[in-house]
Amino acid sequence: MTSETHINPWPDSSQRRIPRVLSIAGSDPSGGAGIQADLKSIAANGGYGMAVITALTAQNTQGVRSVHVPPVAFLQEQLAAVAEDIVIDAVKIGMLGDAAVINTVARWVERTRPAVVVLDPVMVASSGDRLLAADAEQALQRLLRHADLVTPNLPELAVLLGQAPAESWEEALAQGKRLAIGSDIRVLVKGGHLHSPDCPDALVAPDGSVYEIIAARVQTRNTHGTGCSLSAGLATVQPQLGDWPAALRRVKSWLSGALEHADELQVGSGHGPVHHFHALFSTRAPEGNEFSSQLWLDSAAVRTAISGLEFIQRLRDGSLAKKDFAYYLAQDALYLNGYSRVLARASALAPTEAEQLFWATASRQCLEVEAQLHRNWLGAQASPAMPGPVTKAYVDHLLAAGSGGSYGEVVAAVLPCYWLYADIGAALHRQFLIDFPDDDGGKDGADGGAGSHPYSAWLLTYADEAFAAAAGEAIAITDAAARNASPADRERMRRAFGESAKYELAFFDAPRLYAQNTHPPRRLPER
Ligand SMILES: Nc1ncnc2c1ncn2[C@@H]1O[C@H](COP(=O)(O)OP(=O)(O)OP(=O)(O)O)[C@@H](O)[C@H]1O
Ligand SMILES: Cc1ncc(COP(=O)(O)O)c(N)n1
Repeated sequence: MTSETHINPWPDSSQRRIPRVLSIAGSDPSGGAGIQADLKSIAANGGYGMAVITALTAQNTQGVRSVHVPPVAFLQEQLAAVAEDIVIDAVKIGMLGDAAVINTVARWVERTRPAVVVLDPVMVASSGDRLLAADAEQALQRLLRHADLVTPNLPELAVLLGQAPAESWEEALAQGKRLAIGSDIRVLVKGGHLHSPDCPDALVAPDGSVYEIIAARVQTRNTHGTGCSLSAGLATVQPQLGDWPAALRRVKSWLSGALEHADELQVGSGHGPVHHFHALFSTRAPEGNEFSSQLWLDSAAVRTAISGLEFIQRLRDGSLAKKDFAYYLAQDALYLNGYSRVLARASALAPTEAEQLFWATASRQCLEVEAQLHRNWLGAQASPAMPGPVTKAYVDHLLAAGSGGSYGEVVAAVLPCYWLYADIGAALHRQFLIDFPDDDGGKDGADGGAGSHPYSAWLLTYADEAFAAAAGEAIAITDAAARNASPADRERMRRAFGESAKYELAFFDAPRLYAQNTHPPRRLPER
């Protein structure tokens, strides 16, 4: 099998969850730059990292003592060994050392044509030591045209253009455009070397268009390997998102965090490394309700989207089609059945008897509400309703959390159904009382008869104080679980909550997409 067989394995539009990323770069034994930084950056950004070593350096945080470039025949062997066995989703190229190495890598890239190539044209270390032979700068031009993205710092940008280094961001952008248009490549202009209060970066496309992003400059001397880490991170995130600006936003925000936590590492007495795994090691557990506050902030966009849904707007003003409401109720009953099982699982995992009882009661109440839905309306259906695609996916997600997840994950996964539902319910109820002050709902609204609002009885159920109290308790339990969870488990809790929140949104929107003409509800159920 040739190496070519393994490259570019999927169409441009598809995205890769765990991209396999190859760094072709030099070794920094102090661990802050080169392949060591690349592997950490790739892992921290969700990829699987591999490394083909172009050169060995003897360096630390104070500077580079010497450089050893192994024979290129051995470089070729490394490249072949990896490519002939492993699908490579993206390549990051860093330190190359000399012209022979550049030409070897260029030939390999020309032959194998990896799907994503990020070239960090490393020439001089931040310590001022040369990492590329002076006579090799010309050879780099050959590699440029094979790169999807080139990430020079300001001195490197100047060398690639044969000009003096830019001294302002405007000059840097002008140089970036010159390189991008002149060489028909995408260039990332980096502002790390500017003497400015912030650190702007800009993606310049081959047509000269610019996408700029600005981050605050972190006050730290520990910036060793930022360029390596940024380029390896971009090579990792681009296959996941398929979009350069989005990849830059994600990686730049991660890098800012890595710089902010760099001083915690206490590595060396010179320019130390950045903290690639700051998110994993941020060990301080939340003390009060910080975790749920964060979840609430995280879900702001979803909550706004729910309030803006046609289903919610029409439920509010009473213009919702009966078939949509009927679909919603039928799916709610099916959902509650699955939800009840997951609540029972939370009860089984609960660390205290009080929490065990809370979830067990909730699980039982779910079945009672489901039975009410059947009694009041679903019994009139000729055939049993099938779960729609959203109901199925949402319940599957909850069951998956219930079967493999920790207690924290389970409670975080079930929380949006309490919290987001109570939130939207309270808002609808408030608005209903303002818009329809005379509607008593229970008597005349249920069958769309005499009342001015056909769903008044349903909207009045949103005032249920017991449900609001249960939501409050579920939030407190989630905070307690987060306090006892590891950082990695907390991250999984956040993800589980976020997924469920998105399903809440999809659930309210599902009637618009999937409701068929079915019998209208016989009378309105209570939740
Ligand atoms: N102190 C800082 N605070 C915030 N961001 C920074 C800081 N220093 C560098 N950066 C960012 O780090 C990335 C690398 O920038 P830089 O221009 O320093 O490249 P580089 O010289 O190739 O990196 P290095 O040689 O340090 O590995 C850019 O996104 C830049 O904006
Ligand atoms: C092996 C290797 N590759 C790249 C760099 C550049 O990183 P920095 O500019 O932060 O020194 C380095 N110092 N060593």
